[in-house]
Amino acid sequence: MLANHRFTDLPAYAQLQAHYDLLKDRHLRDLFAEDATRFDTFTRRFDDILLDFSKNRITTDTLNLLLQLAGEAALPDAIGKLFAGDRINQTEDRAVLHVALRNRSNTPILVDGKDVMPDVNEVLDRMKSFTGRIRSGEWTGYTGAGITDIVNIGIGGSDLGPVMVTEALKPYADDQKLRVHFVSNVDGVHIYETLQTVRPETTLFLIASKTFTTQETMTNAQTARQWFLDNGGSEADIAKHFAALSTNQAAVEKFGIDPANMFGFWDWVGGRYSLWSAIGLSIALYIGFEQFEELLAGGHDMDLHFRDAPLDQNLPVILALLGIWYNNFFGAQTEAILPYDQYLHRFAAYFQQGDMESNGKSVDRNGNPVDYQTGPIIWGEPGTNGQHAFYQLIHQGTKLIPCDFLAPAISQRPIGEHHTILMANYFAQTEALMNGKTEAEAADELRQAGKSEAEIAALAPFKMFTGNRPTNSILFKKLTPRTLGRLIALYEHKIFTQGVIWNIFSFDQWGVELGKQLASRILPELKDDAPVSTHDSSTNGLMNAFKAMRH
Ligand SMILES: O=P(O)(O)OC[C@H]1O[C@@H](O)[C@H](O)[C@@H](O)[C@@H]1O
Repeated sequence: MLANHRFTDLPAYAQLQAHYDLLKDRHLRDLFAEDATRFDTFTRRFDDILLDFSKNRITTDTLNLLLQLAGEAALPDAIGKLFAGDRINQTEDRAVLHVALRNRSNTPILVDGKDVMPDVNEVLDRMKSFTGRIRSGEWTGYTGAGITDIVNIGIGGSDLGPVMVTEALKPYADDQKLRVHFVSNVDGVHIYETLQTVRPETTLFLIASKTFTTQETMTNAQTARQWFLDNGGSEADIAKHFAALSTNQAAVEKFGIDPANMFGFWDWVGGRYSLWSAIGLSIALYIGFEQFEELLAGGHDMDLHFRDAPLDQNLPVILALLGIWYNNFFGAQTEAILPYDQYLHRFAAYFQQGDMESNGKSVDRNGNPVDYQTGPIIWGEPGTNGQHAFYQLIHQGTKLIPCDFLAPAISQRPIGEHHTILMANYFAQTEALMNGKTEAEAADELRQAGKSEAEIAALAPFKMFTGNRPTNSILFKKLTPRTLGRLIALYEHKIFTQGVIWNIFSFDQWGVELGKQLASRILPELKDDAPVSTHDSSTNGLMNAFKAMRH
């Protein structure tokens, strides 16, 4: 069990509030002018990853107080319990052990006295041999042809991680012909469009669902199965074309999937932390098992760093504390994740689930409503696309939006000057957000452009930038599987750290249940044309309008 505290009663909380009052009007421009060593003071490195957090509205006092906050919230103890396999997911009475899935040092990790590593390794071995057989063409479909297309059917944590990683690591799939597809939405359009592009005899469906009961996934899986049977496959061929990634063997068998084609995991793997488990099979198939192991190794590198590095050197802890600084003291509502790497185009989407499903909670670990802010709204798109879309608001809007800027030093696809141009934008944006442009500077520019004083007076207010907008720069050498593993685990542990300090449970997700319950109540009511009157007037009215419109 995690220690319990009231976030706002921690002594450092009050100290941070007082400190905020002193610091809130200070401009980053001045903080930089006063201290030539600011970059060195507020930069940390972990192997090939550099975190520059100097463009944050902090001083060393701020950092020290935030670190004190982490200590008072018993963060080191919580980290110890995470790695020790304690049942820290209390409301589901489960351990939280995604770190075991990538525990490449293979040291025993005990749950209820039993080492989980032999089971983890056994599934990894099976994934390895399966991956080898599919990729080499040894595994054939019902006509004897090899597999050319993998269709992963899953949603939420059984989709977003594999989608994000296979997109991010596309260059590592250059050497083979396997294509991957992802079907998640219950909207029939999604499976329809995917099935248009594949052939039953060369397609392998991975039914990815921790519970194997998720309505969207089961519906899509049934449709895929029927399509397979309608287009040349037989019941006996299903074993060659369907595999399951799940914790629920009974449901897998009931669906008709051969248990030999089931890759298991355990209740201590949260859905949004499951890409490291059998849920990652599509990743392994796409980039090869060795590269998948590199991804795991990267996650493990970051785990060891998180577990062992002092808090003031600890990248996930620093990111978490900065997030708390803006969320709880500056009143920032959101955080943007802005990768300057097109291959990371689903990274922010991935952490929308990772962060918002973990820390979108309003009851603390005592079961009491919180009277402070918890998880931020996470969003983002790759640079430079975002620059031409929503950065206007980040630069000149009324909201404070702390941003993480991520970029590789080396592009996976070095073509002409593209990467240098991209990086020029990367550096320019954080500089602009930090410095801004004073009204006098804006006026000078207008003067140089030949504007009259009257025109300058009219235009300068619109052309000035307040600046003082905080950013983190996360610069890494190259987006390899290992580095990606490190980056994902970096954010995972950031989320964990924040949950500990806010005294909330980060590993359950009860908030997704009510909608599911109501949808299953509504579903039978939509099957006929009888007027609906069992809900509120809006819901009744909408359902009845829908029934009328569908004719
Ligand atoms: O893998 P499953 O059991 O099909 O679940 C998929 C998703 O289902 C959602 O309901 C949960 O909120 C997610 O956390 C989960 O990842």
